[in-house]
Amino acid sequence: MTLSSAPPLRRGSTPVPIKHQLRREEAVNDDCDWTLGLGGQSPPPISLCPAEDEFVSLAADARQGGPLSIALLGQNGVGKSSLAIAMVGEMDRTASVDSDGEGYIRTVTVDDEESTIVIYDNWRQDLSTLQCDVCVLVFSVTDRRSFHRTAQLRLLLRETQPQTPIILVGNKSDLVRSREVSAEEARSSAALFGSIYVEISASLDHRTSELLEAAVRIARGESPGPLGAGGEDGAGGGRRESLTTRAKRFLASLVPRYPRDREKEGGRFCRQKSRSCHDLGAL
Ligand SMILES: Nc1nc2c(ncn2[C@@H]2O[C@H](COP(=O)(O)OP(=O)(O)OP(=O)(O)O)[C@@H](O)[C@H]2O)c(=O)[nH]1
Repeated sequence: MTLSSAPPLRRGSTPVPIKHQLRREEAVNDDCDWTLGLGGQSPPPISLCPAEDEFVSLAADARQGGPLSIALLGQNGVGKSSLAIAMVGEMDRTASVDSDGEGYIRTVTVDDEESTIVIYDNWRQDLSTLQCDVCVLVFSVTDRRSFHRTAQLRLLLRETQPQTPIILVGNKSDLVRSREVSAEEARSSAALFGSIYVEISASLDHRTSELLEAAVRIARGESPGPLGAGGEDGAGGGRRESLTTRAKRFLASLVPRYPRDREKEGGRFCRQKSRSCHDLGAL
């Protein structure tokens, strides 16, 4: 299908190369490409990644003390490849791409312990065959639809492999003005599934190393560290909040807070505020 015959697409957050525009078209027309292979129904119609057997054997190695496997999943164009490259690092990039070009291998030292990791950024087979030590579900904070896709994916993963830990990642946090999903909403969503939420910008390499460290710890079967302890972009993990506390915090974030003494002063506070350009008559 060509771009000209495509139905009108949703607003893209960034200009994307043609290859991504074409893939995004697939994503729009095919709401849930991964579900097709589940529940004994027909297999997925396309298979762009020829490395399934290799991936499965690497994942099996991981469980026997081989490399730790980290799978990046999410809608097209959310930045999985950019994230994979950021996690692998510029220096390792050419050396570490495997023969199929779909997975990146590198060694990392986290908490003074060295681990070999394999990062897969494009799993297009039947999700039920995916075996990894940690799944990173990526969405773009500028694209609500991609956020919904991660919710679908989590349900599918919970069905097929309930034991696999999940990290929810909101990418493109640098595109502040185009944001469609708030950090608060994403944190709450992650907390519902008992996973951590990390907000990053793969392009700016912001928080990608924290994400990598958390993923490695989780893949090792350890706690995620600072991000999972309710840090700036963490949710769930070590510090559990009750639903009521979370709801209060959420409501508090919606209502502007004024210091108590200023509340008492009432009008004076308003007058002070109006000295700005809100009400020029006060001048
Ligand atoms: N502003 C901004 N753009 C980003 C960021 N991460 C990725 N992009 C852009 O988003 C577009 C898609 O990025 P990719 O890494 O190819 O996304 P993908 O999820 O691998 O896409 P597919 O390969 O189609 O599944 C590219 O134009 C990237 O430059 C980010 O953090 N900020």
